[in-house]
Amino acid sequence: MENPHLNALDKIQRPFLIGVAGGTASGKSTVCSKIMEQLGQQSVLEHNRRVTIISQDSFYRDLTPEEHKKASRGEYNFDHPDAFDVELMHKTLLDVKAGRRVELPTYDYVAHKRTSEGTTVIHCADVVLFEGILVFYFPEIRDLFNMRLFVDTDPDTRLSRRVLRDTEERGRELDQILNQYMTLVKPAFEEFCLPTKKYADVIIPRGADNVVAIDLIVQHIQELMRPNRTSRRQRNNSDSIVGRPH
Ligand SMILES: Nc1ncnc2c1ncn2[C@@H]1O[C@H](COP(=O)(O)OP(=O)(O)O)[C@@H](O)[C@H]1O
Ligand SMILES: Nc1ccn([C@@H]2O[C@H](COP(=O)(O)O)[C@@H](O)[C@H]2O)c(=O)n1
Repeated sequence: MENPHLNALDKIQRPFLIGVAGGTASGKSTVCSKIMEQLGQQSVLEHNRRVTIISQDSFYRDLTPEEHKKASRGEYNFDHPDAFDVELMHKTLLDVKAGRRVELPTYDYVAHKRTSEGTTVIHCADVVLFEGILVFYFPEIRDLFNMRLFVDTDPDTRLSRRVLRDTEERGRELDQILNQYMTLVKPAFEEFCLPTKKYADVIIPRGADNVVAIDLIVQHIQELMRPNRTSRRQRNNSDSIVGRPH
């Protein structure tokens, strides 16, 4: 007898596009890496990957010389929607959804610009995770996702992680980090990012520490991505993560 749930699942589009939003240093990238790892994809070479991660930070737009001076002083608002090249982001995600290979600019947080050292090629995958502070802000982007996750981590925890990360990895001084956070990052989080939490299908408190939430999401992705030709018994016996040969 036909199983109506299976028929509905069989209609799931590939690639399955997952949006992952949340405040700065909430653990978006870490959550995405854990999802990829649990799907058995972390050690697979990029061109063979069936699960891939794209960062919204790749779509920061080029700055004018004046804006660049402000950025060097920690006074440019990288947390405002206007900081992003929305057109390029939208076109790239449409290409991803159409199963086309895309090239992503590489972003340099120290120089505040896309590097000239080339692009990262993303090949067609079964599951694509798109993470960033404002991935649910733009309606035309938000509407493309098959699943929406919001990583909800305590603001004090986020600030302390950001201080460590920005001093160690992004070449910033403490006073500049704190000034940028208080004057730009925090107000923009409250105005632009936090209100998009309502669009999430799943809210993940404590980010990557929340192993139960991550397990449930992974199980759900695996279930959605099962091939339509196997029986339930075969599916239970299968150890393939995504279950579809390329
Ligand atoms: N659960 C966690 N416990 C400890 N450190 C974490 C945890 N999640 C993330 N971090 C650290 O916090 C920083 C920001 O995490 P990241 O995943 O890059 O956040 P986001 O992508 O939201 O900016 C990184 O240095 C990361 O290693
Ligand atoms: N040149 C830049 C570009 C971005 N930022 C900050 O990065 C944050 C977004 O990245 P997360 O990994 O933290 O989500 C955002 O809050 C920007 O303020 C920057 O400082 N400099």
